[in-house]
Amino acid sequence: MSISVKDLRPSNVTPVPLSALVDGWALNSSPDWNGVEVYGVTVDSHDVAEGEVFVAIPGARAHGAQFASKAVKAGAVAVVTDRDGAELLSSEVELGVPVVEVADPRAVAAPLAARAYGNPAERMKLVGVTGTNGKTTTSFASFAALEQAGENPLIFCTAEIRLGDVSIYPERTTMEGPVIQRILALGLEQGCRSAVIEVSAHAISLHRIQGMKFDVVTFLNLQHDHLDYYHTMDNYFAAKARLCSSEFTRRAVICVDDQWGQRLAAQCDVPFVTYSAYDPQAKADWTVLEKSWDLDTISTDVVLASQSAAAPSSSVKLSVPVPGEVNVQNAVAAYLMTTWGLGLSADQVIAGIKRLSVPGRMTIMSTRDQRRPLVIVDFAHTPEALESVLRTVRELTPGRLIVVFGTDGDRDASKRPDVGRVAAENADILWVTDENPRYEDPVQVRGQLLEGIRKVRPELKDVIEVITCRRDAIREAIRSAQVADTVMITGKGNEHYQEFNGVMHPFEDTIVSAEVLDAIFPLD
Ligand SMILES: CC(=O)N[C@H]1[C@@H](OP(=O)(O)OP(=O)(O)OC[C@H]2O[C@@H](n3ccc(=O)[nH]c3=O)[C@H](O)[C@@H]2O)O[C@H](CO)[C@@H](O)[C@@H]1O[C@H](C)C(=O)N[C@@H](C)C(=O)N[C@H](CCC(=O)O)C(=O)O
Ligand SMILES: Nc1ncnc2c1ncn2[C@@H]1O[C@H](COP(=O)(O)OP(=O)(O)OP(=O)(O)O)[C@@H](O)[C@H]1O
Repeated sequence: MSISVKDLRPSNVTPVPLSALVDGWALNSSPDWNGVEVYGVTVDSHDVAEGEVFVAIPGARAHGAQFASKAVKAGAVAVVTDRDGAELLSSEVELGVPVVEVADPRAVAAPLAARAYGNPAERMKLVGVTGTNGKTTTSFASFAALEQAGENPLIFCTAEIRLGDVSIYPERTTMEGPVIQRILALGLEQGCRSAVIEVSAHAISLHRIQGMKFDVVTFLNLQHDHLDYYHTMDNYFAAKARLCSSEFTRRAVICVDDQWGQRLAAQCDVPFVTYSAYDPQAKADWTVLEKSWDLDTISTDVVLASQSAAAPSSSVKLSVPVPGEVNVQNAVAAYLMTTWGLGLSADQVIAGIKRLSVPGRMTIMSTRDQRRPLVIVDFAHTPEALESVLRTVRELTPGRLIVVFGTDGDRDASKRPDVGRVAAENADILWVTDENPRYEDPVQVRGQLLEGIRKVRPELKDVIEVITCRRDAIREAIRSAQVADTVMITGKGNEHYQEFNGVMHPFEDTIVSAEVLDAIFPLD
């Protein structure tokens, strides 16, 4: 039986009276709240358990109050909503449960849930990771360090929610606030002592982590993404910067390799350390003195040194089993968060990071040998990430660099020409295909990629557009490869699906490329 997030609820909740739960946020009170006991909180009528409060949020597409009666039928014992929601409900059929009015339901959903589940986050070591790229890898590296140190962590990230033996592929990077709170509560019941949470900018803006206080967080970088939602890089930065402030954390680890990290360090109001992965001369508390990576041994090695006057000569060697320069930034962030931030022993953290594994990020599907080309699945989906990853792989490719890629529909369209341009500048042969068109016309999405490619190759030399399906693109790209070539399949990592018009079609680059490799380059 497959487990979903809906199955992850704590079993020993001490019920909280409704009046106590909403105290401080409710704009009114009513006698019919008396005797109502609450066992949890949800914002989604599809995800309600008996005794929970349904928080009806005014959304971009609908008002949650429209789904209140469905939530009540599923077991909700009260509805928390705003004035519009309350009016909508008073004009509807009798709900049969109390309606509590608050100013901003979205902002209170996570704090209400924290209260309902006994503030689980306050009883764990909490690590938060933000940045445009590298969050998942850094989260897994921090998880590995915590696991090694016996802190029994759970992890929420784009690639996986993992709690003990349970592993779920999540719909989103950062889940809704009530979902996070209840999984933390379940984690506590199962003996978890720590949690690593990948925090998207959307999660901060949409209050999914509202009320949480992390022990330590990191800011990795800010690159071109999500401008459909934020419009400007300044707005996007402001959202992410909040995670590194006293609103959400006690300490911060800031990478100052880009102007945004430098700006953040200048405004940070909690104790913080800075580091640079790229410039040994940078003005930072920690710098990387040596780094190397290898696709055959599947590793990245790093020598990190403290620049602090108090410990000028201390240096640390990290060995990271994920190849590529970008992973230097990620590994150092995880090291500093768990040692300086949480006080874990450096030896345990180093041993933990050495055992790191990250699904769908620089995953080597076949190493180069007499019979097979090197084939890698990666999740690069911004121009900067694609550029770094292609440069890394180029250095280690004696033959041609072949890339299979696309870009998402219904997400930041402004980055598409840059993704195309970067691929054309850094790879030899380009197979252009689909990622998740969602509700957009795939021809239009690919057209914007091709627009960028044409800036570098006006005649589209060595560019093949595959209009049938991604599987064909992967198969034909691998079929065309000789052993000296490298095939990079980017953009979807370990995503389990392709989304077309709201329908999720099972599809995974790692599975498809393994099947294709076995068919075209059999080992026996
Ligand atoms: C742009 C965005 O983030 N939208 C979020 C927003 O949606 P919305 O305001 O449009 O909500 P809505 O669909 O109008 O519905 C209003 C309310 O009714 C509820 N509802 C709706 C329908 C129903 O049948 N029953 C029901 O209860 C909804 O749960 C919601 O609470 O509020 C909803 C509830 O809080 C979120 O689920 C939804 O995330 C959508 C699904 C999404 O795709 N978000 C992406 C962009 C996202 O968050 N991405 C980040 C970044 C990833 C990265 O770094 O690459 C992430 O963390 O994943
Ligand atoms: N520190 C980094 N800087 C730039 N690019 C990176 C970095 N780390 C990883 N990448 C590239 O970005 C891709 C995504 O990495 P990862 O999944 O760790 O990031 P993410 O921030 O979690 O992305 P998302 O939130 O979109 O899931 C990787 O496959 C790699 O190509």
